[in-house]
Amino acid sequence: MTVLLEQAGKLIMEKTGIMPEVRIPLAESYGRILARDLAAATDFPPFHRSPLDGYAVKFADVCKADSDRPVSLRVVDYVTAGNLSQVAVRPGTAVRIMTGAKIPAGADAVIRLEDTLTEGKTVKILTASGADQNICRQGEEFRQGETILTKGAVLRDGAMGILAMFGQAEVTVYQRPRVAILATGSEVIDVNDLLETGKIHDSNSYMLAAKVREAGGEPVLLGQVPDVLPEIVERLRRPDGIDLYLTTGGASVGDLDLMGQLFERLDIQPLFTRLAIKPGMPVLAGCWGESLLVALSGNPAAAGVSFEVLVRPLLRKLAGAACHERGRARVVLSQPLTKTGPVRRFVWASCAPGPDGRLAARPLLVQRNGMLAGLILANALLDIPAGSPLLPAGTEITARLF
Ligand SMILES: Nc1nc2c(c(=O)[nH]1)N[C@H]1C(S)=C(S)[C@@H](COP(=O)(O)OP(=O)(O)OC[C@H]3O[C@@H](n4cnc5c(N)ncnc54)[C@H](O)[C@@H]3O)O[C@H]1N2
Ligand code: MOO
Repeated sequence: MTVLLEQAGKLIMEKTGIMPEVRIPLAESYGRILARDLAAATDFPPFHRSPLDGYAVKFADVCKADSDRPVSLRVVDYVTAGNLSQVAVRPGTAVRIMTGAKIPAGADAVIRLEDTLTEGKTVKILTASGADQNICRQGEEFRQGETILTKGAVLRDGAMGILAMFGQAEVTVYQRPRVAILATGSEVIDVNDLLETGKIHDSNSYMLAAKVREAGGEPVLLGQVPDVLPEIVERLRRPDGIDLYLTTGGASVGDLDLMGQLFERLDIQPLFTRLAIKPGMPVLAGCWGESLLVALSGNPAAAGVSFEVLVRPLLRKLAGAACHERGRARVVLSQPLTKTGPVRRFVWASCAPGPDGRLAARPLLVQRNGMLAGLILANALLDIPAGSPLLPAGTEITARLF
């Protein structure tokens, strides 16, 4: 049965759970998905500290200083970052301080070095303007107990830095879903095998493995099998611990398009058998035990599009990500688009800021459905609504950006 993309998404999302948690070293957590909220264990900064190299002073002592009438203070200590001043700042005194050091007791302002003249044990303050602002207050960035990261966040530079800031040497993330990828088709051979006439190398497995990795999964390549049902079944049954099965090929109406029979043989009730999109129309999906099995088209570009719009959101959910979808933006066609029609269509495109500052999309129309070439330059997927007429340059449309 043919379903709209939204219906298909809903049907498979309903069948998708979230992976169990695992604790891993922070250093290995790039790209992983946080499984627990993180609350600040302490204030940050954990103490009042100096943002400048200069002198810690009492503001009342120096507030009237200017270069004609500098204020002289006795320098009573010297404090570097990581060390503490042994002496409190009292009226008439100053402590020389370096960036990052704790503000000494008694001080409520820092004069930057450029606004001072040091003469032995005395410092002359030439101006105090803004000096009371020259303190990074304890807790000004984060308050103890405040929620800083929420589960489902993807760990990248900022989040990893913040986890380290709070001393989290290990982090609780979701296990990566293991995604089996099987290429079916008697014409497809492994990348290591020598090409013979009539055969092609399996590109789908590698393209999909890259997409799985990008989406937060761990690809498990099951290789290639000919269009022979028992061989397909045997290969799919080989690995343990698979959270999602993907196949390519044999999903259409040809004599050797075996995916319908595969579903029957494995006793899988299909949730749907075709999507109302182009390319990427042939897609069967159903539950195989605890996991989902999604049979994608053999056409590389069709498999790529179905993955992007259907499988990727489900994989993001399975992986525990809070956000399942790509970012979307309205973009302007920089060339006319003739590939329109009664069915919703997705077109790879290259987007860059145009002369008017808006994002201009250049459709990569080298593609027939089987062609991967468009993917090389693509950084967006244009979403052309069903029933669109020919779209002239300048038309605004929605794009998924990546
Ligand atoms: N009579 C009809 N024929 C076709 C229809 C149709 O509606 N009626 N739909 C066409 C469309 S659209 C598509 S898309 C394809 C889908 O067919 P399958 O999903 O069954 O895929 P295959 O036939 O197995 O392969 C299609 C194409 O892709 C090549 N291929 C397959 N696997 C790989 C791989 N791992 N790496 C690289 N290339 C691969 C394969 O050799 C074929 O050329 O059906 C149309 N036909
Ligand atoms: O349905 Mo095919 O997937 O248009 O390319």
